[in-house]
Amino acid sequence: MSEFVKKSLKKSLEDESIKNELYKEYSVKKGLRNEDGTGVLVGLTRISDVVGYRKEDGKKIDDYGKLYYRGILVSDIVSKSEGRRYMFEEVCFLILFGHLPNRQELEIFKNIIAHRYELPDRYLEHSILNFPSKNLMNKLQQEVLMMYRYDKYDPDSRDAWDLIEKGINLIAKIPVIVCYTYATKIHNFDKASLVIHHIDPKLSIAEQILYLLRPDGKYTKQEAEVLDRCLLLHADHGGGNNSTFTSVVISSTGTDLYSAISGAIGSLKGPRHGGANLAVRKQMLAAIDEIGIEADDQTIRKLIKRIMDKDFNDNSGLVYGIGHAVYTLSDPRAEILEKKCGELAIEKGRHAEFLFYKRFAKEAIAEIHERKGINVCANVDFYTGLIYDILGIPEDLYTLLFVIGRTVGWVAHIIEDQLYSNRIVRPATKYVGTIRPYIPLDDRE
Ligand SMILES: CC(=O)SCCNC(=O)CCNC(=O)[C@H](O)C(C)(C)COP(=O)(O)OP(=O)(O)OC[C@H]1O[C@@H](n2cnc3c(N)ncnc32)[C@H](O)[C@@H]1OP(=O)(O)O
Ligand SMILES: O=C([O-])CC(=O)C(=O)O
Repeated sequence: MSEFVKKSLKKSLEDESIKNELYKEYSVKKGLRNEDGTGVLVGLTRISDVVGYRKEDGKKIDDYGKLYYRGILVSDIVSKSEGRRYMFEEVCFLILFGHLPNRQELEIFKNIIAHRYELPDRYLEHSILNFPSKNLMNKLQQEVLMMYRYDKYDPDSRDAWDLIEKGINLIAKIPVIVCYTYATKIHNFDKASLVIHHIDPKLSIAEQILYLLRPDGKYTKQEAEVLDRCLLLHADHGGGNNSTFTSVVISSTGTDLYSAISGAIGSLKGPRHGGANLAVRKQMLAAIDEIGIEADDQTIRKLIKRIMDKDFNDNSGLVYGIGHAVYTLSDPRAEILEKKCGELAIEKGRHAEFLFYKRFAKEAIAEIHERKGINVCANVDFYTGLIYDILGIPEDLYTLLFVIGRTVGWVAHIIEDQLYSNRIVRPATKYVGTIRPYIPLDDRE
C-alpha cells in the first residue's frame, strides 16, 4: 500500500468510525439478525425449510436440525435411496417443480439434463483452454457470465418459463465447465498432461464429474453414489443463506439470471459460507501437522483455544466447519455426511483421520459453548473435504462441488421470488456522520 493511501486510510479510520453502541441505539439488525440470533424474516418460500430451533412463548429453544425439500425430510430422501443413481437429478426436479417425479418424469428430466451437458461449439477452446485461471471459483463466475454470451435465446429474459430453461442448462453445463477448467488449470500451472474427455450423456451428473476429472475416466458405483448424495445434500437451504439471498437480491433488480448466479458464486466462495469446506480441510491438515493424528482430546482442546485466540491456522479466530446461523444442536446434513465419511474412511484406510475429525468437532463444540455460551454443531462443510479427499477430488474443486449442488436452489429461489414477491430488495441504512459545508479547494488546510 502506498504511504499516501495508508495515511489517508488511517485518518479515515480515526474520523469516520462507527461506534458499536449506535447499532443498538438505532436497533440495527447487524447481519440481518434479531437479538436472539435468529434471522430477520425477509421472505416466504415453499422450496425448503431449515429448522434449527423452535419458539416457545416467543423464546428461542435450541433443537436438533431438520431440513425439508418441498416438505420432504432430506434425511428420508437419503436413507430411502440406497443403491440408486440419479438421486441428485431427482432432487433437482423436486426443488424446481415442487413434487417428486414419477418414473416417466424422471426419465424425461434425466434426458433433458443429458442433452444439455454438451458445451456450445468452440466454447471449450475459446473460453476455457485459452484462459486458464488459478482460482476456479473466480473462473466459474466468468464462465457463467460467458454463458450469457452463448445464450441463443434472449439472455435477459425474466419470463419464468425462460428462467427455468436457462437454469436447467446451467445445472447441466456447470459441472462440465468445472471439470474442464480444472484440467486446464493443472495443465497450465502444474505441468500436468491435458486430459479432456468428451462428455458421456449416459452418465448422471455425479458420474460425469468423476469420469471427466479422472484421466482414466474410471470410478466405482460406490464413489458415484457418495458424490451424488453430497450434491443432493447441498441442493438448497432456504432463502436466507448468504448466496441464495445474494442471488435473489441481484435478481430483484430485474437483471439477467447469469449475473445473479455469478454473484451467488462470489458469495459462496467466502470461508464463512461454502468456502468453509476448503478452509476446514486446510485447518485439519494444519492441526494434524501440529499435534499429530493420534492427539488426545486435551491436546486438541488446547489447539482449538489457540485457534479461537487467533494464534493458529489463519488467525481469524474461527473454527471452520463448526457453527451455523440456524442450526444449533445438529446440522442434519453433517450427521449424514459424518456417517458416510466414517464408512468410506474405514474402507479406504483413513479411519484415524476420521476419528481425529470427530474428536476435533467434539472439542470445538465444547470450547465455543464455554466461551460464547451458545450451542453449536458441526456443519455441512465439516466432513465434505475429507470425503472429497478420499474420493481423490482435489481441493480446488471443493467449493465448486458446492456450487454444482446449489445452482438448482439459486435458480428455484430466483424464480419463486420473481413470481411471488417481485419487488426490488432495498433495505435502509441510517446516516450517523456529521453534516458539514462544502469547502472550496483553495480554502482547505
Ligand atoms: C454452508 C455454510 O455456510 S455452513 C457455515 C460454514 N462456515 C463455517 O464453518 C465458518 C465457521 N463458523 C462461523 O463462522 C459461524 O458459526 C457462522 C458464520 C457459520 C454463523 O455465524 P453466526 O450466526 O454469526 O454465529 P453465532 O451468532 O452463533 O455466533 C455467536 C458467537 O460465536 C462465535 N462463533 C460462532 N461459530 C464460531 C466458530 N466456528 N469459531 C469461532 N467462533 C464462532 C461468533 O463469532 C460469535 O462471536 P461474537 O459474539 O464474539 O461475535
Ligand atoms: O444456511 C446457511 O446460512 C448456510 C448453509 O448451511 C447453506 O447455505 O447450506
